[in-house]
Amino acid sequence: MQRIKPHLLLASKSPRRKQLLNELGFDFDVVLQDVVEDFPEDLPKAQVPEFLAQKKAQAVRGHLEKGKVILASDTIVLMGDTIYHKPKDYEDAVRILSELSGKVHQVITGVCLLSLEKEVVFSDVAKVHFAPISLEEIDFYVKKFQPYDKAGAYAIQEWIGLAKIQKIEGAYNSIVGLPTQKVYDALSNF
Ligand SMILES: Cc1cn([C@H]2C[C@H](O)[C@@H](COP(=O)(O)OP(=O)(O)OP(=O)(O)O)O2)c(=O)[nH]c1=O
Repeated sequence: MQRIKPHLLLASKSPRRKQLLNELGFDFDVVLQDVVEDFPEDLPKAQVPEFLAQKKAQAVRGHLEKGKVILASDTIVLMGDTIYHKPKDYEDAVRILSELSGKVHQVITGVCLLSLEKEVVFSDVAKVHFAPISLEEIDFYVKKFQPYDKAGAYAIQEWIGLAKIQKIEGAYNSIVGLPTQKVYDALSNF
C-alpha cells in the first residue's frame, strides 16, 4: 500500500536539500523568496538555525494551500559562542578554516514545517572533529573547491570530509544541510 505523503513546498535554493528530499521520496515544488538572514543579538546561538528556518518558511507562506507543507531549513557552524556563516571571500574562508583546524565544532541545522493548520520547528546537532589542516592545504581547498556557499567554509561531501574529518558524532546528512531522519519522522506525523 502506498503511504500518503504531503506535497512539499521547498523554500530553499540549495541543490543538496533538493537532492536529499528527492532521495527521501517526497514530491515538492521550490518556492523562493530572498530573506535577510539576521537574528536578535540576544538569541542563544544554538537557536539561530530554528529562528532562520522559521523566517525562511514564513517568507513564503503566501504559497500555502490545503494539503501542502512548506519546508525551510538553515545550517550554521558553531564553535564556542562564534557562528561561522558562509565566507565572504577567499581571506574569510582561510580565516574560518584556520580557526576550525584541529578542533571540534558543532553543525546545527534548523528545520521549519509550515501548513495552513500548524507549524513544527526543530533542529539537529552534529559534532565534527577536524584534524589539523595546514595553511597550504587550506589554500588548496579554498581555491579548488570554492566553498563560498557553505556554512563554515567547507562541505563534508568534498575533500575536507575525506581528508580532514576524523570523526562525526551525529547524522551525516544533517551536516550536509538536512536532518533527513528527523524530517521524515516529523512529516510522517504531521
Ligand atoms: C557544514 C556544511 C554546510 N553545507 C551547506 C548546507 C547549506 O546549503 C549551506 C548553509 O547555508 P544555508 O543558509 O543553511 O542554506 P543555503 O543558503 O545554501 O540555502 P537556502 O537558504 O536557500 O535553503 O552550507 C554543506 O553542503 N556541507 C557541509 O558540510
